Formats: sequence, C-alpha cells, structure tokens
Amino acid sequence: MCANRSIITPDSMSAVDSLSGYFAAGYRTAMSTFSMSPNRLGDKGIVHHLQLSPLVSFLLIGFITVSIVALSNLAFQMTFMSTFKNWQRPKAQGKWSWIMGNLIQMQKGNPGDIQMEWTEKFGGAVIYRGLAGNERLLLSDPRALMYVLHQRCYAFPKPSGARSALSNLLGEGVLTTEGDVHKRQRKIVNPTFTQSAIRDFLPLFWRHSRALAKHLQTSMEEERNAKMQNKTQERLSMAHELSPAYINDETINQNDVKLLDDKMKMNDQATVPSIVDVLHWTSRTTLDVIGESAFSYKLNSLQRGENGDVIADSFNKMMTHVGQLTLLERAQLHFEQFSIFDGIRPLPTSFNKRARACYDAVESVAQKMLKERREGTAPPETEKDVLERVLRANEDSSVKQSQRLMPHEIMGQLTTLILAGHETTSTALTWVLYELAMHPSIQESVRKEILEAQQINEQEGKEDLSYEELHALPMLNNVTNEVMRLNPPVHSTNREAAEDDIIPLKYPIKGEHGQTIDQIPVRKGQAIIVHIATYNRRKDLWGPDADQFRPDRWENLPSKVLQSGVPGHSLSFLAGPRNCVGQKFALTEFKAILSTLLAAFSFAPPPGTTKIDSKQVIVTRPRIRGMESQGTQMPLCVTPLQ
Ligand code: HEM
Repeated sequence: MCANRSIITPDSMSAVDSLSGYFAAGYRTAMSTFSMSPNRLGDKGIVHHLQLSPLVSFLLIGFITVSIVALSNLAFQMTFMSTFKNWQRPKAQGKWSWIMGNLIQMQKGNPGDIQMEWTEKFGGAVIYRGLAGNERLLLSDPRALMYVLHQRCYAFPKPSGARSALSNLLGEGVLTTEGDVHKRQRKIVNPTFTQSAIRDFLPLFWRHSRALAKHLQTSMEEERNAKMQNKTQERLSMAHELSPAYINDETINQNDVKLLDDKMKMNDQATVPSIVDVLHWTSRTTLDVIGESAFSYKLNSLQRGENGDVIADSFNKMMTHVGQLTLLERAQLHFEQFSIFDGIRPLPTSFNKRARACYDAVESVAQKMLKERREGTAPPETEKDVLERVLRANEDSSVKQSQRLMPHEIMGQLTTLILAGHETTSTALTWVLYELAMHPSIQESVRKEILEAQQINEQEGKEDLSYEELHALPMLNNVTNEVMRLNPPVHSTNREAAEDDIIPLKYPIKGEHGQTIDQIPVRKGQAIIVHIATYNRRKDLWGPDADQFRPDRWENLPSKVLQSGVPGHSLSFLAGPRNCVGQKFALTEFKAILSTLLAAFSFAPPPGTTKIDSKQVIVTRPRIRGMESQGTQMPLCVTPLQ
C-alpha cells in the first residue's frame, strides 16, 4: 500500500517539471494563439474559429508539447550520453510507452507496489521513465536520501512547476517556499511547534478526543435505536400478517413477540457492533483540532458535518474531488506541471477552483481573526493558538525587520497548516485502527496499557494523562511508530537537482554489465522521487517481515536501520531542514485520539471478505476493493466497551 505521489502533487505529474525553459517562449505563444488570451491577437483566437473549448485546447497543446519533448528526450538519450546510460532499469511496456514511459505500469496495483518491486530488483536507486520519456530517479537508499534531504537540502528543491502551481493555491507558506525564504519562514514557524507549545495544545487534543468518543457513541446509539424501531415495525407487520387481530403493539402478547423474535433471528442489540466508517470520523475530528489550534476557530464539523462550515465544506469538496478525478482532469493536472505555465497559474482547472476555494475560505476567516487581534477584541483563548504564536515570534525583538513575515506569508502558513495538519493525522489514525482491528491481541495489550495509566491518573485525581505520561507508554509508542512506518500518510515527495551534483549511495547497486555503482552523478534539473514508503518497507533493511504490522520490532531494530542515519529511523515525517514541522503536534494528537478511542471501543475488521486497498488522495487513504466508486472509506466493526 504505497504511493507514487507526494503531499504536493502526484509524483508522475512532476515528470514534466524538469522540462527545459527553451520551450517556454514558443509554448506561451502557442497557448495565447489557441486559447488563453485571444484578445492579444486582436482576434478571437484560433480556438474560437476551430470552436475548441478551453479544456480541449489545453489538452491538445499539452499533448503536442509532451509528444515533441518525448521525441527529443528519446533522441537525446540515444545519441548523447545519458547520466544513467549503463544502468539496469525497468522496461517501459505498452504502445504508449514512448510518451508515457513507465507511468502506465505505475497505475496498476496499490500505489507504490511497483516502486517496491523495482527496488527489490535494482536496489535503492532506480531510474524509470516518466511523462515524455523523462528519466526519473527513485531513491530509497538511506545515504542518498539523507544527502538530498539533509546535507544538500536547498540544492534539491521541490520541482519548480509543482511548487508554483501549489503556491497559487496555498499561498506562500513553508511548504511551497525554498532557500532563504524558507529558512526565514521556518525560523518564525518552528517555535510554534516546540515541546512546550505542544504541551499547551494537549488539553485541546483531549477535549476533541472525548468529543469524538461521545459522538461515536451517540451516533451508534441512534443507529441502534433506529434499527430497533425498524424491528418493531417489522414485528408489527409480521404479527399483522400472522393474525390480523394484532393491530398495534399492545395487542401482541409476549409469547408471540418471542416467537417472532426467534423467527426473525433477532440478536441482543446491545452486543451487536455497528459498522462505522472510521475515516469519516477521524477526518472531522482532526479538522476541528487544527481549526481551533491554528486560529481558535471552532469548525464544529463533528456536530455539524463537513458541510456545516465554509472551511470544512471547501476542504471536504476538494478531497472528494481529488478522489474522483476523471481521466481528463488527471491529464490536465499532468500538463499543468510544465514550468512553461509559470506566470499564468493557477489555470482554471476544476481541481484548482476547488483548491482555491479552500484558500479563500481560510483567508476570509483568518483576516477576521487578524482584525480582531489588531483591535484587541480577540477572546482570551486565542492567546496560545498558532496564529498568535507566529505573530509573537514574528514581532520578537530578536528578529530583524528584514527577516519578518509579510501579512500574506502569515496567511500562507495558516492555509498550509490546515492542509498539512488535517488529512495526514486522520489518515494515520484510520490505518492504525485498521491494523489494530486486524491484530486483536495487540489491540488488547495497548488498551490494557492505556487503561492502567488512566486508572493511576484517576487515583491521583487527574483527568487526563500529561504530555510526558502519554509519550511514556511503551506499547502505544511502538504501535504509533509501526503504523507510521508501514502506512505513511505521505508516501513520497518530489525534488529536483538545482545544479549538477553527485549523490552518494550507502548500498552500491549493479549496472547493466555487472559494474558497481556507488554514487550517482546527476545533472541540473534531474527529477528525484524521495520514496518514503519504499524506504520504510525495504526488506533488506527492516527484515523479511517488513511488510507486516509488528509493533514489537521497535524494541530491537535491525542494525541496518539503526545505522541508516535517518532521524527517528522511519522516513514518514521526512528529514532535514524541510522535515515535517508539525511532527510533535501530530504524534501527540494521534496518541490522545487513539488512546481515547481504545479506552471506549473495540475495533474489529469489517464483516465478510471486505478487502481494503489504498488510493492516493493527496494522502494515502483506504477504500474497499470492488466498491471504488463509493470513494475512500474504512468501515470497521465498532463495539462500545463498558
Ligand atoms: C501523521 C501526520 C503527519 C505526517 C505523516 C506528516 C508528514 C509530512 C511530510 C512527509 C512532510 C514533507 C512534505 C514534502 O516535503 O513534500 C511534511 C511537511 C510538513 N508538515 Fe507534516 N505530517 C503530519 C502532520 C502534520 C501536522 C499535524 C502539521 C501541522 C500542524 C504538519 C505540518 C507540516 C508542514 C507545515 C510541512 C512543511 C514543512 C516544510 O517544508 O518546511 N504536518 N509533513
């Protein structure tokens, strides 16, 4: 269950990012000629004359460009020396492989399966072809990863096309900026996520965790009551059929009721678990948490549903939309990554419109909050939220005027945090509940550990576990580490070489003629896929059971993992100056919600032969095999505990 896409953009999209700028001028002219700005030609444009819709012309131009680039790439790689000339590589298959490279193969199976297959065959650095035959470097070698992410982080930025497409949607936050701007922004944002800051957020996490447990309980009770109601109706109509004299509840004598109950094989309702889509609930909860932590905004999506608030509604629509993109829309997204669109993004694609609505929704609320703070009318609870902390850090006397965030950059951080901090944590929670449902004895042990800790706490007259107590539970730690390793919400991310470089390898690979390759020379513009999920599951590093859920492995990690140099050993929160700024926040929130749920409910797999697959919806979400049209979901049997 891996992925070939990143939090930013589908991996395969950025196949087009490293296209050289020499195409840009000609392409822009073509764009304007066809559709984009017909008036500039003093005419209505060729599109108008040909009666092509903007979408069709966009795809047509994209296709022509990609074809030309594919052919020139092929010619280049055949006539000149490719950096990877003597490398073994996966063969691109199918009649469209000259233009689509290996991308079609990559769509089969669960996301990331093929990357793992290639890595097992070729090693921790694999060259495959993306759109237009572009050579793409898939990395899962620990030294290479640390070189790209840590040692030379700013020499391997995110692909420019993807970054600029995203910054039109998310604004200029830490996720989309590079180099000195990124360094400056991280300096202001980092203090918001220190241990002491997260300690302040913990009561909020507990409050929302309890609200989730209560809502789940209530909704299950309501469902049970509705079922009982239906059964009563059923009984009445059956009784009526058996004897027309029984026309209302009172007239049915108890023996008949028992008879009917037996006949209908009714179970004791209290012991029957409910089937609950846990993804739906965790997603609402983490959205509420991030709204309140970020700017003290109560989204109340648990109570009101995703459509109850403009922010929740827009994020919900965007995520649903990403999960149901048509082939045409996916092609649009691919083409949009061309750097030749720089300066004219965001293109009016359906996805961009939805994503922009998210930005606008957050911006309008955040502007209101900012105004209140400026006017001194903000309520006292805003004292400790992310916005207030960022504002304070920004105005600190130690920060030079030139280093301070501009108002639009502050806004960019908020949009970024809501996107980056919402679906990631809910996805991780969903996968952990699934894994624990599949491994009942592990579920039982971790529950026991949590209940014992809570009991001691209660005896001491405290309601909730403290930050230290929560993070000191060994089973909970192991389960958390293991699910993040095995099911990383962000499966991969993209980078490109800003200059020619040489990437070292920890584990040399074999070339086409058996020669040893222990370093990778890359040219400026080389596309790189940092494959988090593949690194996390490599059997040669983690052992033969690397693809299984085994939390106890964290008590005795293999020496190859310990020596990898990857901080925290798994790559799920990335590494280096661009690692996940919200890691401590996410882990604390995750543990608070999980321990509250485990103390209140037991989780079992869905009935029958339901098979859970995964699907890339920015993050890697679950869905049911054979029911793909229902979208992403994780139905589990949930039983309330006494
Ligand atoms: C289980 C939960 C989470 C996981 C697995 C996760 C993972 C990641 C990963 C892999 C990246 C790097 C993305 C890239 O470079 O393409 C990232 C970046 C980021 N994450 Fe998280 N994240 C999680 C939760 C959060 C939370 C809760 C927040 C905020 C409250 C957050 C805020 C961010 C931000 C702002 C960045 C951009 C950092 C930068 O580029 O400097 N994340 N996260």
